[in-house]
Amino acid sequence: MQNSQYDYDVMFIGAGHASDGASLLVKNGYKVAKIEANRVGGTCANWACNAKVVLDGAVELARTQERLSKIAQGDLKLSWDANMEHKHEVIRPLDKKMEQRFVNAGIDVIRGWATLKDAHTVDIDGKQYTSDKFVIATGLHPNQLDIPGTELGHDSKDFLDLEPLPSRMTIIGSGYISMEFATIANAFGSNVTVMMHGDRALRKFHVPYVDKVIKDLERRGVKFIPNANVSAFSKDDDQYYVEYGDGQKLATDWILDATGRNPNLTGYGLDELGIEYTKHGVTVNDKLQTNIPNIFAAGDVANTDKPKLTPTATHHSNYIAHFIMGDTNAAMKPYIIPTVTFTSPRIAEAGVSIEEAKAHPDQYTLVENDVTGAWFRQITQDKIADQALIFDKDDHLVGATEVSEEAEDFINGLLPAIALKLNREQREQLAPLFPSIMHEGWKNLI
Ligand SMILES: Cc1cc2nc3c(=O)[nH]c(=O)nc-3n(C[C@H](O)[C@H](O)[C@H](O)COP(=O)(O)OP(=O)(O)OC[C@H]3O[C@@H](n4cnc5c(N)ncnc54)[C@H](O)[C@@H]3O)c2cc1C
Ligand SMILES: NC(=O)c1ccc[n+]([C@@H]2O[C@H](COP(=O)([O-])OP(=O)(O)OC[C@H]3O[C@@H](n4cnc5c(N)ncnc54)[C@H](O)[C@@H]3O)[C@@H](O)[C@H]2O)c1
Repeated sequence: MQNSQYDYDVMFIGAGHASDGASLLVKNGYKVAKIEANRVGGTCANWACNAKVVLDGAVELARTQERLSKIAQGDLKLSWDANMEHKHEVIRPLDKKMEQRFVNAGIDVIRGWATLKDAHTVDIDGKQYTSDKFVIATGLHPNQLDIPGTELGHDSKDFLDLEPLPSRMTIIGSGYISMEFATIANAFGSNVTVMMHGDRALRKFHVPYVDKVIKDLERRGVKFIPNANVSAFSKDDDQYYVEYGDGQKLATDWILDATGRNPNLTGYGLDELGIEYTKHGVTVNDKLQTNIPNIFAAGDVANTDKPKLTPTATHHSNYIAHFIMGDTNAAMKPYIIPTVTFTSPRIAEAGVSIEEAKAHPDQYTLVENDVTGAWFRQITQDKIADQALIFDKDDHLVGATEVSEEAEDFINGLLPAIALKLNREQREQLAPLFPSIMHEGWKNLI
């Protein structure tokens, strides 16, 4: 223990990825605890990323069979109930397994609701602990539309435990959650309608690529209603309705409110301690300190200019650990956060976007490739596979976007080149294993 004045050197409030830095700290002799009111591992492990990709596995299989239907013949029948059971089997043990892993590493896991009492004291369900430093890592909660009947809507957590799959599903919003869950529910046979706020889905991503994903979903029967202006949810016996537009009403069996997520800011002492925040999260400086310097904020709850994603949470947390250990006193260095939407096809990107590259032709060279004809994509018979590579004027790869079934693997493979700004000579030294999508893709960097 570095500072014997307190029970702990560092306590993380929340045991999601924004507490990942605990591992670095404990390895370096710090006394560390993670406080968790719900399941260890937080949202991503239990109710988001992991749970979703388990459900998506069968969708991937169905799509592959569809593309190779001449070879893999016959009807493939997807069972929602069996898939949900599989998801439970994979996800339910995570909480205990992760706790055990942390405890084995020397991290204390304290279950309960944390409330900060002062800059060095936290109350956990009536018991007080002191710590030299705290990291607020409390995450987000789902937005609930402020409309009559809003309580009839469900959130992403409900979807990931949903049994049986309703025959008609209406999803409000057209961001990440909406598009990923529409893909899954449609593949398992639900009749899905997406009510869009405006006329664009997946705003973060390149419009022509998003259009390809939407067109494909429409071909499979998903309906998109742009500028839906949803005004109420209502119920009549077992029948639900979404009221929208100019007095229109859509009958449905289940409503998913996927209109975003808001930071968890109340009920744990921020106001009482005067810790500053806005509706975007806890206010932090470029070292992720709040206005009380020994209290940091990390991950989704921190108000930074990075997307609220798992790689951001891990990055924040590890930086805070290095800062606390004295490895750096400098502000966080610029860092790249890759992102992917688990639709089918996926869209993944990292670094400079296609839009930024097009807006600044003096700074960037944009190389766009339709890779459906590329040798490796012939194996899986990808019908949609476009990629864009963005180079700066010194020939560093600074950004990449791909729409394809393998987009996340391709962008992950390029990440070292982008994040470490490898020059051409360094890129030439790397020959990815063969045959693989990266071996083929890497050729475009040389
Ligand atoms: C449906 C869905 C799918 C997603 N898919 C992806 C994806 O594919 N890829 C990706 O990168 N990101 C994805 N995300 C986002 C990702 O889940 C988050 O960015 C990530 O979980 C943030 O981690 P965090 O530690 O900041 O917060 P969280 O994981 O939310 O952890 C916060 C923890 O704090 C606990 N807590 C809160 N208040 C207290 C308190 N007072 N005392 C004790 N404990 C408390 C909570 O119980 C929670 O466990 C997804 C999100 C959702 C909702
Ligand atoms: N693959 C991934 O990485 C992944 C997947 C799911 C979720 N997430 C994370 O979770 C967060 C939340 O996901 P999300 O899909 O809820 O948020 P989002 O911000 O991606 O999308 C919200 C959607 O709701 C719409 N909307 C907002 N206000 C509305 C209103 N009043 N009426 C109707 N529509 C409205 C928006 O236009 C948008 O289409 C994401 O921002 C992301 O950080 C990431």
